[in-house]
Amino acid sequence: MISAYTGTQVRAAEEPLLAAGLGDALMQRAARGLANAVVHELKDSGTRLSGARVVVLAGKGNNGGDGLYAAAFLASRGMRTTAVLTGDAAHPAGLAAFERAGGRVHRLTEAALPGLAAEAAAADVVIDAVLGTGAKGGLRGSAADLIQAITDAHLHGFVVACDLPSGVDADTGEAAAPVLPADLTVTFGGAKSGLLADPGADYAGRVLVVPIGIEEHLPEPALRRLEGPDLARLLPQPARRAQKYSRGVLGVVAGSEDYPGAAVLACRGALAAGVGMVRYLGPPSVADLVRQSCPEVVCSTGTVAESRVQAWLVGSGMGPHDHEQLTRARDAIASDLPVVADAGALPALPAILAPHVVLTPHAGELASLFHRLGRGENRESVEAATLGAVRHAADRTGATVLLKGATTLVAAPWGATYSQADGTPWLATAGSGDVLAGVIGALLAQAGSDVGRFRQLGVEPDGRWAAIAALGAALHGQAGRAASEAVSGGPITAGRVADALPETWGKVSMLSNYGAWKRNSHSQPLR
Ligand SMILES: NC(=O)C1=CN([C@@H]2O[C@H](COP(=O)(O)OP(=O)(O)OC[C@H]3O[C@@H](n4cnc5c(N)ncnc54)[C@H](O)[C@@H]3O)[C@@H](O)[C@H]2O)[C@@H](O)CC1
Ligand SMILES: Nc1ncnc2c1ncn2[C@@H]1O[C@H](COP(=O)(O)OP(=O)(O)O)[C@@H](O)[C@H]1O
Ligand SMILES: [K+]
Repeated sequence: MISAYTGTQVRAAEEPLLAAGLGDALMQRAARGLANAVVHELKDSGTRLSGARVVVLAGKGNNGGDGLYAAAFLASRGMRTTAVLTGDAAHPAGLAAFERAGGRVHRLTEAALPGLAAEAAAADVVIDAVLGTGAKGGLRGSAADLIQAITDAHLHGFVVACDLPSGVDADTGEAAAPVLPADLTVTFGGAKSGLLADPGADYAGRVLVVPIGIEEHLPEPALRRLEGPDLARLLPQPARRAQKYSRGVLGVVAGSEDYPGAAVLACRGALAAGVGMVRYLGPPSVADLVRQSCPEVVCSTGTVAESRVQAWLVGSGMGPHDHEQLTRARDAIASDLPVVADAGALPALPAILAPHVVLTPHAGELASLFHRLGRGENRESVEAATLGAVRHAADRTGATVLLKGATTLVAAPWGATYSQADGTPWLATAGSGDVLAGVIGALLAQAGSDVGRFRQLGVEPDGRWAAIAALGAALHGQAGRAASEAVSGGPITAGRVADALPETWGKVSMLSNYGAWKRNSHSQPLR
């Protein structure tokens, strides 16, 4: 598992070491890790180290200090290094080390700005060390102008962000323009939660965690990401004497005359995600289509109360006028069984929900949900602050909330938050969300009652719904990637994602013997 922390948590973990006079040692470790990462990137890109052009943009705080020390290491290895000091001061010891190593220093002025931006654009590496965890708001003044000019330019080399891209909020991932998009972010002591939530994740590029010796002082993470071995341990496996009912039955209330395909795709997602049986409830015409596409599904036009299942999936492909289906959806949500509530069910939710109800909105649907709760939001405002939005939605409704996107976030009410980024942009295709709902429904039906398995992994009973939803997002994302790889990275349809699920499941479950459940992982690229 990858654990991520707020800037405040990391700074608190640094405190005991700073108090012991180890501040400079921490900075040296951070800077060394940053310099090593730059060297690796240069080697990977086939650039000769000697004479490589490095421009470090250094702010006046410790983030700038890290950048200057790192640039000093690089200068001592024969690289041509330039520091652009963006503030009215610079970290004194870092600047002195940089100058001793032979680096050139420029102070940022209005007059020098175009020339310095051009020099950065022509460099082999630009290190963004303007702002780190001590930032208050975004870049301002000439530093903002410089970053904007570099962002607008055609860059010759690559960008490495020091700790986090300047202008990205370390805690939330919110970004105050301008932000220079990084190819790699080298972050110190622990991943910052803002690097694992969009839009911050988008600006961060790949993320590398460099341990600096504060790790034992870190608290419970603010954000978690399940990795291969974690997924393998969470995947339900059928017992030797399992029968279809003990494996879990999922009831599906989805599809409508207008969107019958959603019912099919949800059923296909569920069937491919290991459920014992799927019972479909819906209009006869949709049931006919489901039967034809998935003969394994047991279809009926009955009620929720008449159906014996272990979990429900409600809402995919349902509109506001599908009264019979909406009644079923409401009954399922009131049933005390685990439920995944998607799309058309989201406007029909009761005011108070429980953690075993998993909502799966995309940003637009979450904005509409906020509207109904009296909070003015739109798709753009949710997309600009995904972590805050998903946390607020879970705490306010009492449900587990999964916010779909390039990075999918899952929040347990008043509990853990997960960030999964396993997919491919090709997953942004019609019906992909219906398959995801099917996968999560299938996992709820199979794993919902397995409290012990989750406890073993340190997940409390009420938090297991979020872990299941994160597992579903990861499987769905990886299946999407596998489906695209099967066509040499080409486009996929939602049906292909469902088809890729069983093999993805098999490959993931093979990882269960690999490695131990790790509370923290360090020095590890996050993607
Ligand atoms: N505390 C430590 O010992 C360590 C800190 N480290 C580095 O230190 C960073 C945090 O350093 P700081 O606390 O000095 O903070 P930063 O370097 O992030 O920035 C603080 C400085 O920038 C100014 N500032 C804040 N917001 C601004 C804005 N919007 N526009 C312009 N200027 C702004 C502040 O007045 C202050 O001078 C981390 O991100 C990390 O890179 C690492 O070296 C590891 C050890
Ligand atoms: N850019 C992206 N990169 C990776 N995954 C994405 C991206 N955009 C969307 N997805 C994923 O694709 C799915 C789309 O679901 P949704 O928006 O409900 O589509 P639909 O309503 O058409 O089924 C979600 O799982 C989402 O996380
Ligand atoms: K930075």
